[in-house]
Amino acid sequence: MTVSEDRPLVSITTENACVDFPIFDAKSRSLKKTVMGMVGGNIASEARVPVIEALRDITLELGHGARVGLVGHNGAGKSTLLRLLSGIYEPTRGSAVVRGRVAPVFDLGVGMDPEVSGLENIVVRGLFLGMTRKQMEARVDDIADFTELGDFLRMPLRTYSTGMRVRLALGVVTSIDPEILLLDEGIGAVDAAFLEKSKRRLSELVERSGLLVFASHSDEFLRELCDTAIWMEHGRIVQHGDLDDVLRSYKGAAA
Ligand SMILES: Nc1ncnc2c1ncn2[C@@H]1O[C@H](COP(=O)(O)OP(=O)(O)OP(=O)(O)O)[C@@H](O)[C@H]1O
Repeated sequence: MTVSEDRPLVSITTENACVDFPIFDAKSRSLKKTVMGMVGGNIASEARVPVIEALRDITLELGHGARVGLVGHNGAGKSTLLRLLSGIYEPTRGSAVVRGRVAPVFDLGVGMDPEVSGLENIVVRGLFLGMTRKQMEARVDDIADFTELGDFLRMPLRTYSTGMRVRLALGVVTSIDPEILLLDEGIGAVDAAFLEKSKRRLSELVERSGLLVFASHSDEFLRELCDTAIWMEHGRIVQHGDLDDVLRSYKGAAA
């Protein structure tokens, strides 16, 4: 099978993309519904609500082979940017165009069914990440080995500990072939030895993927997976360039 020759080009292009979160409390939301119902859909322009400006004027051009880390303090907008790039959020203003099959890996547990077995969840989670059933069935044995969960793989997921779930999810996530890999940190609840084993698989996953954007607070992880970085603060891009340069400025600013 020749995948590489007809592999579509992957790219991410955003232009002055903004994402706002209007904050409704329960009362104003129900009030708005009432107003909308009465006037036929338009929200009265004087209906003012506080807005969190999570992303401001994000202009980006990333192509095949980009390995970009996202750094910035809590609340800087990293996760929101990943969600914008995955299509979960639409820009409130500006534009975001993403070409390529996106595998969003934000929450390792998403896309798992607690009532079915670990083995079945391997397939279910793979489908969720854009793989086909056939592709996942071919990978089940390898993933099962990696997790070291043994007979537990035949038990329903709800009987697993948090660490066991993370092992299963990591096994699936690191087995896929994404065109665009959007990775949010949070690969925490596993023991150190398993994390070490996962790092190798994660690096291999990144090698296979066409484009990576990875939000992380860990310099070590960023150095392992990325070569460039974007530093974000208050929803804006402060710096975009070589990973070491960006980390130096970011750390320098914090000092
Ligand atoms: N669903 C939401 N509703 C309202 N505000 C939100 C929502 N999601 C994020 N925000 C706000 O948007 C801003 C950016 O949040 P985001 O989660 O993108 O930051 P982050 O850089 O990923 O932070 P962290 O490093 O803590 O994960 C924050 O001010 C946050 O409070």
